[in-house]
Amino acid sequence: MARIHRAAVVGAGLIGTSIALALRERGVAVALADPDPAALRLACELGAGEPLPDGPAERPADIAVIAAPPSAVPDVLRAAQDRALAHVYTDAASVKSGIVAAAERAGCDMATFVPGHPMGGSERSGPGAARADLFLGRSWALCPTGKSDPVAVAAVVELARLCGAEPVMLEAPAHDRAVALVSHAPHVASAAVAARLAGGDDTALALAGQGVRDVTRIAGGDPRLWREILAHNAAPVAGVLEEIAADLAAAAHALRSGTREHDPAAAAEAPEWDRSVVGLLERGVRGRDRIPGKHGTPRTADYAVVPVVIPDEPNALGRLFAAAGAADVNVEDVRIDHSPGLPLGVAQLFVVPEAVERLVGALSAEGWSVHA
Ligand SMILES: NC(=O)C1=CN([C@@H]2O[C@H](COP(=O)(O)OP(=O)(O)OC[C@H]3O[C@@H](n4cnc5c(N)ncnc54)[C@H](O)[C@@H]3O)[C@@H](O)[C@H]2O)C=CC1
Ligand SMILES: O=C(O)C(=O)Cc1ccc(O)cc1
Repeated sequence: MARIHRAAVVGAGLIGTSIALALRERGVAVALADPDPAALRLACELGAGEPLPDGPAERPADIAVIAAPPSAVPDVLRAAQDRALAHVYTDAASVKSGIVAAAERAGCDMATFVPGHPMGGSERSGPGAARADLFLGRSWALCPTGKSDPVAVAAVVELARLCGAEPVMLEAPAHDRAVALVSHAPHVASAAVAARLAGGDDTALALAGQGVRDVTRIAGGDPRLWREILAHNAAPVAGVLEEIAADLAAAAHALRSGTREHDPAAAAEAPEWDRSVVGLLERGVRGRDRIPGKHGTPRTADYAVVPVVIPDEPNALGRLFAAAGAADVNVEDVRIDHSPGLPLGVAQLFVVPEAVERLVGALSAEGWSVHA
């Protein structure tokens, strides 16, 4: 069984720094490299590791993680292997088939390389957005090629577990089709909704609630990174987008036919409506229900929600979580809604249904305004 004591992380952005922070928490020594000196300095200042010295490695690390943009990965891998940076190599890029093929073409040693993709992330970039718990409870796709050495595979499985993630083995083409469905096409769809807002008037935008924020959060991702991801996974993403576009076009067509009939209630009874609008909404509920929760735990929708008013003052959330902890209630998830211009917000605490009564009692006794 592999044992990771020393790691090198090349690319100290959001993902590299988050992996490094998670490893540091587990006592692993981390050396970091990044061509951007400001990113490297910040990652080191955040406690993610020490700068990796230039030149041939004195002693190879147990594992090197390449967390650079997808198109940089093959050359960075080749250079790292040429200087014997580590015994085992993996990457974090969001696409896999093209990178494996390019790594082969670049003459990389494919025995020590196990392609990977941690399925935690964020719409933010850079080490400043990094978090040690970014991968906690997430899956981590591993796509060993036929040439990957089993010892190298074991080391990358250990890396994923050290970061709190669950390794999932699959072949690179299957990976790319899967992430087209669950990550890449959703990103483009989110961007399409968000792009409508760019031309929206201020009054409309002032009415924006949580729904539109949820649907557009990922659209905030770095367009340069997403351009690369989409270019590397173009055909599978195009396939999913065509299906989404067909659903949207059918729904729009049915809605239009309703407006022509001047009788919205009657139009909503029409078979086309049932199929294209109601049918789509129902399929949407079914699709969403299939998204698993962390580590197979219930989805957020299966928890009870306890709304608590929080004053906009220092450490209000800290006090709220401490009160929940003192009542021995595990807050599984939290969402914070702020109304613009109001000095108050509402924290939605997601807890198992059995804990609601205890939590409400404890918070109310401490003077919190609870609205369960
Ligand atoms: N953003 C996300 O949520 C996720 C991203 N990924 C993948 O992780 C990788 C890194 O993405 P992020 O950390 O989000 O991007 P980022 O922009 O936060 O960080 C990328 C870092 O790589 C550095 N870099 C650029 N060229 C390099 C090179 N030739 N050698 C070494 N470092 C280089 C940049 O200076 C930057 O600090 C990408 O391949 C991406 O597809 C994977 C999972 C989630
Ligand atoms: O922001 C989120 O919730 C994400 O899921 C981000 C993300 C972006 C790219 C990936 O390859 C994997 C995950």
